Amino acid sequence: MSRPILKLEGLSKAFGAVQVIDDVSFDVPQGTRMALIGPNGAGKTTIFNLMSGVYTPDEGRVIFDGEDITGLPSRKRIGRGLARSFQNIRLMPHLSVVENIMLGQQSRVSGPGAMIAPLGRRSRWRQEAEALLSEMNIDTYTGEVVATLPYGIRKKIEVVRALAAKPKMLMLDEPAAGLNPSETAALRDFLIQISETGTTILIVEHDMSLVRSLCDRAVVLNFGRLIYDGSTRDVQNDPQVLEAYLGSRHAEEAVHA
Ligand SMILES: Nc1ncnc2c1ncn2[C@@H]1O[C@H](COP(=O)(O)OP(=O)(O)OP(=O)(O)O)[C@@H](O)[C@H]1O
Repeated sequence: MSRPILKLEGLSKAFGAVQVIDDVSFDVPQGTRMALIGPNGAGKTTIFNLMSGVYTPDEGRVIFDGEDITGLPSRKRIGRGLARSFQNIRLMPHLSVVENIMLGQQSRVSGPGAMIAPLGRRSRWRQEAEALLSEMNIDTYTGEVVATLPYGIRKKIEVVRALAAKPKMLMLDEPAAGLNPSETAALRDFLIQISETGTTILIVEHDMSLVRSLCDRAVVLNFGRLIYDGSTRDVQNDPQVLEAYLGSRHAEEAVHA
């Protein structure tokens, strides 16, 4: 197995009296596609927030690409190569597709004028954003205003915007939420295409058939604890995972999908 690009070591986080994450450790090997799953409220988004620097853990460490980034602000983590797309689309709806991609490049710019540098009309940033859209085969939409596009296309653009930061690892929070089956299949193929360029992918996703067709390995959380770390082929037969899902609205999917 390749070396881990990300290591979570004994992460814990409480909100008030509630222990939301409890001593969670796992590795993400470089170049893999891995899933982080679990019932509603298990702590998946909180783990993403700890990884991306939205929250600081009470205990434990986040090691990315050999460096301890536990105390590093979010923006600097993106600069190190750890990028994230969010559960709900956060594109700028009134801007064009290419302008949204250029906003994703900002983490690579520093100094005076950093916020607007990429938005110059003929800048090398624009050329690079256009090239990225072309590489990802969605350049038909380059000049379109985001608000006018179908939901499935906007989800792809959200992923491409995260890629504009040139990440080593991409964290995706429920990228298939709200997509129909053909849009989901297109997104899966798109994510495989991205990972084949060498980008590591960690995905939070409730759609178990997408998880199994995209990822080899899954880690499962329940009540903030890690209860499974292994193959996606065997996950639905694991007794602890079955117990965690029983009674939840995802039990059917987990067992039969
Ligand atoms: N900022 C916060 N303050 C207090 N409680 C929080 C906070 N963020 C999350 N929680 C609680 O932590 C628990 C885990 O939430 P989290 O959103 O990480 O779960 P999840 O696995 O992502 O759930 P879902 O699948 O529903 O998105 C929940 O009980 C939630 O209410």
